Amino acid sequence: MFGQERPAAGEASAEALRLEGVRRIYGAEGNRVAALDGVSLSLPAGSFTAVMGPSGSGKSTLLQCAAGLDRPTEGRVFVDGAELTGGGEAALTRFRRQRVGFVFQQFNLLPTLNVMENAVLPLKLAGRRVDKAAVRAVLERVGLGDRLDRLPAELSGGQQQRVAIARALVTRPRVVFADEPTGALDTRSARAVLELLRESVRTSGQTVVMVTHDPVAASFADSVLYLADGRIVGYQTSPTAETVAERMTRLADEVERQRTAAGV
Ligand SMILES: Nc1ncnc2c1ncn2[C@@H]1O[C@H](COP(=O)(O)OP(=O)(O)OP(=O)(O)O)[C@@H](O)[C@H]1O
Repeated sequence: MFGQERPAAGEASAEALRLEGVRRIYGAEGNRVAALDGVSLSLPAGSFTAVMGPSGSGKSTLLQCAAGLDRPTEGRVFVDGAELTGGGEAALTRFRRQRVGFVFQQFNLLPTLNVMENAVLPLKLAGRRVDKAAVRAVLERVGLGDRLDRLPAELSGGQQQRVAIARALVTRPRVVFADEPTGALDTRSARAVLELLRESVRTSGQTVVMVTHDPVAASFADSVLYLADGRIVGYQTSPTAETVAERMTRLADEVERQRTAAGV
């Protein structure tokens, strides 16, 4: 199953993301939860991967640890060959600013900054030169070239999420991590956002890792990683909404059966 289908390190194209034995334990002694319980994976550059699993299976924790927003209790994370785990806070912040981009469910735009100002923010925070023409080109690509001076509150949810994607892309990160990027959007806006992510993979060789609950959203990815109880339990290439939905139903049934058998 997973072992055979999973892309091997160094195969075909360069490796964008590698996790080695990542564990993340939450809670104090006597009340510990293994949100991630030994996750190892390797994703090639230019891939679009969806992460799915039942509620509480560790999807967000996986994304947070892989993106350097949270620290694994054990294990190592590499982005584009450079180790993310191990350094201090300052090194981690620098690493995030240089190598990764984020897109969140709730957009997380700054309300007092306009579209252009929001999009250039990561460059400014990283102390990098702001090439306004290049940023404008990215905003045009996401269909917002005529709204550069609008505030987030003057935009629809779908437009705000497209600003957030532009903001994630302007630093040309090695990997963009998206946590439920379509969770707050209507079907049509969701489709536009997913097409945008897919296009950034196809045309710019961007690597995208996206957590989602939605089989339709997952079908836009090249492959799907399935998590259950903090472990990778499956990997699927060329997903369709139907095959993902079917696999999720089977997974939920299996998890339920195992929990019942374990008396949890
Ligand atoms: N800060 C925290 N403190 C304690 N436990 C946590 C914390 N964050 C997550 N957990 C626990 O870790 C496990 C995995 O959580 P996580 O949010 O990664 O799952 P998820 O698959 O993203 O869930 P959902 O689909 O509901 O968003 C859950 O049991 C959760 O209760």
